[in-house]
Amino acid sequence: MNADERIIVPLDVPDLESAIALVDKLPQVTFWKVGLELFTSTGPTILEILKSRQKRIFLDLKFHDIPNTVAGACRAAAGYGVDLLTVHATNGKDALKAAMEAVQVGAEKAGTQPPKLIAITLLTSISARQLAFDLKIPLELPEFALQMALLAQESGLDGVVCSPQEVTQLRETCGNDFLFVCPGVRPSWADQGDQKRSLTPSQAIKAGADYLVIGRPITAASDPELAWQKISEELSKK
Ligand SMILES: O=c1ccn([C@@H]2O[C@H](COP(=O)(O)O)[C@@H](O)[C@H]2O)c(=O)[nH]1
Repeated sequence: MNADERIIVPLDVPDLESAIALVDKLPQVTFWKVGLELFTSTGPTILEILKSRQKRIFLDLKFHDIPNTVAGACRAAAGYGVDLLTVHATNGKDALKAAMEAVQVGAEKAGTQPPKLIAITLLTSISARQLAFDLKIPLELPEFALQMALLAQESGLDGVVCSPQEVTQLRETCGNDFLFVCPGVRPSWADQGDQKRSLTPSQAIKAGADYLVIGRPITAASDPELAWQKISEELSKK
């Protein structure tokens, strides 16, 4: 896989028209992420459009509910033939196992390949301070992220979404057959926005990420093509 194919760009836009405009503007992007905003607005139509253009799709709906409900949602989502699908690790083991079974069933019923099912360890917008003081989690942040990754792995999932700041330790423990997808990636010239635990694209790859999710530094740039090119050049320098 070349470096560009490791970049997933989120279509965090409000409607189909804006999504298509962004896809048209960045033909170099091979892997797009559809998240809560766009999927709630357009439903599966956007997935059909991306597939008709031979794009890979990360359906980032971050399901979080009781096992029966998470499994039902995963069964339905797997029928769309997407490449990656997310649930929260904090669903717990019963729901994660049910989700894993459900993606196989949903994909088989639809005659498609099951997506890789990956779990959110801890949102990259949460700082160590917020974890301790707002969420009252009595573990150090890297330890919490590690425990969530291990829970996902023990439940049979394919990988996790984690901050690039934690990926080295998580990979050391979970191994190379587990997928690591890292949002919260910020080139040195970009704003942090609401991301609290970030690294630059080249640092994130060196740390062990399989895929980088990079949104606003590209999509909100005055020249998205130039921003993509700068990131691509940064990644191609060894
Ligand atoms: O922990 C997480 C999980 C998912 N995301 C998603 O990734 C992108 C990041 O976009 P930026 O514009 O690069 O901040 C966004 O769609 C989030 O929903 C995340 O940031 N952190």
